[in-house]
Amino acid sequence: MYRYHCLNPISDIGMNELTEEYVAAGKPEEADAILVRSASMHEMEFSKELKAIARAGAGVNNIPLERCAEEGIVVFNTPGANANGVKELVIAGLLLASRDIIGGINWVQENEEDGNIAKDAEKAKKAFAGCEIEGKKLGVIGLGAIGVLVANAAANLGMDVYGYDPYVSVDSAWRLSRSIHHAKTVDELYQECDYITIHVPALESTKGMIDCDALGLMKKGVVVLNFARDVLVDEEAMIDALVSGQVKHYVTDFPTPVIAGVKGTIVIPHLGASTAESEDNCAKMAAKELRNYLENGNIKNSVNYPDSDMGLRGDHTRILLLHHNIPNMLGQFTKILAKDNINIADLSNKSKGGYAYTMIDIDTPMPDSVVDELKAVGDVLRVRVLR
Ligand SMILES: NC(=O)C1=CN([C@@H]2O[C@H](COP(=O)(O)OP(=O)(O)OC[C@H]3O[C@@H](n4cnc5c(N)ncnc54)[C@H](O)[C@@H]3O)[C@@H](O)[C@H]2O)C=CC1
Ligand SMILES: O=C(O)C(=O)COP(=O)(O)O
Repeated sequence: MYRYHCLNPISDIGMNELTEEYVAAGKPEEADAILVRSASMHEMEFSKELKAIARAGAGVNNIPLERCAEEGIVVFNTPGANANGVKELVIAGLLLASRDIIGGINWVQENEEDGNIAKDAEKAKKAFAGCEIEGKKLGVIGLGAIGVLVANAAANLGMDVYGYDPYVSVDSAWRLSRSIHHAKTVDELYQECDYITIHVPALESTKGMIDCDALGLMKKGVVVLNFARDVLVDEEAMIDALVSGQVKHYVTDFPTPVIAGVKGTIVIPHLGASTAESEDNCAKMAAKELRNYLENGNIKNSVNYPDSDMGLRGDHTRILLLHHNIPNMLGQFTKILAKDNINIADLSNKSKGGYAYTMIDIDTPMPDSVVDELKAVGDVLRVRVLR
């Protein structure tokens, strides 16, 4: 029996992936696994019961990844599962910034009692005229799951698209339309483009990347779109750029007290992934990741531990060791098992940064004292045994 706790509402389609083996825990402290969307977990203390956290979504800046790794808690996300939802809202953002659709709709609402509204609209509409996006240059910073979809969709709408991502994955590179220009530096993209959209994670290295200098390099009257995270943009610098006309519109999915209501902004209440399809996709993927880890020890799509897959556990006892990535850990584990004449049927040892994960299938019985010995090895962060 496993216990889970949801910190945000998670789609039923995903929850239905959890079998009768799973029960809801009233409190996070009682759970083996936590499902979360954007709730911040930085202030939370984690209980010894907690084995895994699944972020039903992409961004994991709401989770203390390093602390979780140190406590032997595997954190998952759901790469690409909500990318189409975000892509479609970015396209809407491009259009909202180009045509005064919002101003026009507001005018109609303000004049809804006007018996002559049809005629008056024909006179009023010149105030809401805009431009088309076809033929304009779009810069896409970050060519991951979302950036690639945005770049390809914009190219299909006739935009001239520039992409920048110094760490682009082979998979993303294959999916990117051949018509996308490769910007070798981000400055080149800033200088060329009429619209700039960012799709990078919030990391120490990306925080504040759209600052006064970046804005200064952009074309006058540029439109900046941010559907990634508020902290990527220096909001005070953005306000100055909006006031001076350097930036025509700032379209963002992240309301903050600083930016909400500023003239020239189009602020959306974090709706990028709020579609039935994205919510279902994310929840389903998150639940499957948790089940595979809790029941088989397999890790797929973790952001703080390496991926590792030894298939279904079957009849074997499976020992799972989460530990620091340092020399001679495997040697110590196998020595402990050999001492008790325990036969290893299969073994996997994978690492990611400072952390490593060892899975061992054994086909001889194992006394509890061996588990205690494994736990006592220095730099072992957690031991789980599935039998
Ligand atoms: N508005 C919303 O509701 C949503 C927002 N997001 C945000 O969008 C971000 C991106 O999502 P995905 O595309 O799914 O992630 P992803 O991990 O597939 O792609 C991120 C890309 O950014 C690139 N990158 C990292 N640092 C960079 C840098 N300094 N310059 C250029 N490229 C850089 C990486 O190489 C990677 O290709 C998430 O981390 C999250 O913060 C994601 C989903 C929904
Ligand atoms: O997946 C992401 O990174 C998002 O920003 C979506 O957040 P949400 O699940 O809608 O709270």
